[in-house]
Amino acid sequence: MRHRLPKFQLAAMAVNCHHNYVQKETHNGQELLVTRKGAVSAREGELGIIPGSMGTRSYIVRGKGNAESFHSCSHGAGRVMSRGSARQQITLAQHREATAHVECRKDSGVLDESPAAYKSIDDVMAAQLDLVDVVHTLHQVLCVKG
Ligand SMILES: Nc1nc2c(ncn2[C@@H]2O[C@H](COP(=O)(O)O)[C@@H](O)[C@H]2O)c(=O)[nH]1
Ligand SMILES: [Mn+2]
Repeated sequence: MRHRLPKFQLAAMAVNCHHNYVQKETHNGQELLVTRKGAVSAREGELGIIPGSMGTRSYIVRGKGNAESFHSCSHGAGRVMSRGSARQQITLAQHREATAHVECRKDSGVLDESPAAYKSIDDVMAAQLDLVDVVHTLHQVLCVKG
């Protein structure tokens, strides 16, 4: 696919946003080891990405620096089903319907990441209005999985 796409160019900025790590930070005057697992840093003004699922929207967000969340927000919608349950419960027909509008894999190998395996990204965004502002809403068109 790489040769079919235009060469990647960094025009203005890249959103660089890792989500499973521990680092030393100072909060309320205390030096702490902060673990962000399925969470990203959301310092005031900092850009982040909150992905939905193969079938839903994703968001580019700007952190509000909320001290109560140690300047963090969610890294994504998060799961409602384990990978194992998703493989057992979600049918290929359901997966194909949920991703009908997206160019993506439609085989049983991706059932564990089918949209129904994740929480509603709308609910998750509504629950963190005090942590981030939405800068851009990205609509899923193509999803590439290895
Ligand atoms: N836009 C997409 N978002 C996705 C997809 N698969 C998962 N997700 C979301 O990302 C987070 C984090 O996923 P992880 O695999 O790094 O743990 C997850 O909570 C979902 O909300 C996808 O194909 N496209
Ligand atoms: Mn991950």
